[in-house]
Amino acid sequence: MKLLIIKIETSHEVEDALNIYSQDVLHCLGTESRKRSDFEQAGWESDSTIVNLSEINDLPQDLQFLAYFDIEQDKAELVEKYQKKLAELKSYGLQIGKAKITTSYIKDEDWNTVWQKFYHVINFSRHLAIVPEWEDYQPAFKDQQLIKLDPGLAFGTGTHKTTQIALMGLEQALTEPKTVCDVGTGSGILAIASSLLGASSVVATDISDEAVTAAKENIALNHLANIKVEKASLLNGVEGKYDIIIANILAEILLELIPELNEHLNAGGKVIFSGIDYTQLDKIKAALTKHDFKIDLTIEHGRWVGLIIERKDN
Ligand SMILES: C[S@@+](CC[C@H](N)C(=O)[O-])C[C@H]1O[C@@H](n2cnc3c(N)ncnc32)[C@H](O)[C@@H]1O
Repeated sequence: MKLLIIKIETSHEVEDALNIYSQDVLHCLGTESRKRSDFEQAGWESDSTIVNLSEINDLPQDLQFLAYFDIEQDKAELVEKYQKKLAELKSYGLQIGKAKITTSYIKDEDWNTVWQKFYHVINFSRHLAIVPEWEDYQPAFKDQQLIKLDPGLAFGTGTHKTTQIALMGLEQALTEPKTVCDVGTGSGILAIASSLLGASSVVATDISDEAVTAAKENIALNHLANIKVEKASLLNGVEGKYDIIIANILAEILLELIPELNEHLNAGGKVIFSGIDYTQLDKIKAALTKHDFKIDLTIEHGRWVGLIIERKDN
């Protein structure tokens, strides 16, 4: 099988926005960013490496953003959607560089190889490391927990800032063995982290079949028996109440989730949000206030914001 590649010559300022747009809205199979700064910095990170930029094939001017799609997708329509998205990002005052879009094809076996070359261990925190299935890793601390992952086609490798914000929120909120509901689980990374950090039980939901499959496979890879995966849109049809509800999804979707929270949150419970672009924060704050929630803690990472939330009367 072949994959369609959309390649955009653009600016690093729009990298996160294009990533989320490609994954969450266009449901691409994967993304890749080639940044000029990464090639330039490779020489500084290790003194024995001399990087001759003139020898690098197809060196990006700033950012080359690549999104991979099923070959069946309408190429012209996708290009048009990206053109519109870039125009929208420009209207927010972001640099979009040349904004040149080209398309090509690649065999998906090649994609797997490329993916495995670039995805490595993330020594995330005192308590957590994210380890690709094909890599070996010796924990930095004896009790550091390892999240083994083959994210496949689902979002949630641990490399994205929004996932990292969510993990930070989880480490902060999971102070005793609590029940957790992970909404929009993707690869299952937050559900797995919850279980490894000591959650008593976890329910993970996602609207996408690929994510449900990937999450189940990753849970099995980590030999965790206390996580249940359900296909659901947000909390629709999900039974029970939870001590922690965590969701790393775009702000527009979090706005739909806020009215559903109260019914599924135990007394004294906490909600962790990530995936909020800072330009959307005011809308989220207003919706939380309207539904009698307050913000306990705000975590910022680049343009992304995460929140730990509780009921006003906690
Ligand atoms: C940004 S990814 C987050 C994945 C993972 N939880 C993480 O933190 O890396 C968002 C996930 O939410 C899922 N999603 C989007 N809309 C949804 C909805 N209405 N209900 C449930 N899941 C949804 C997507 O399929 C995707 O897997």
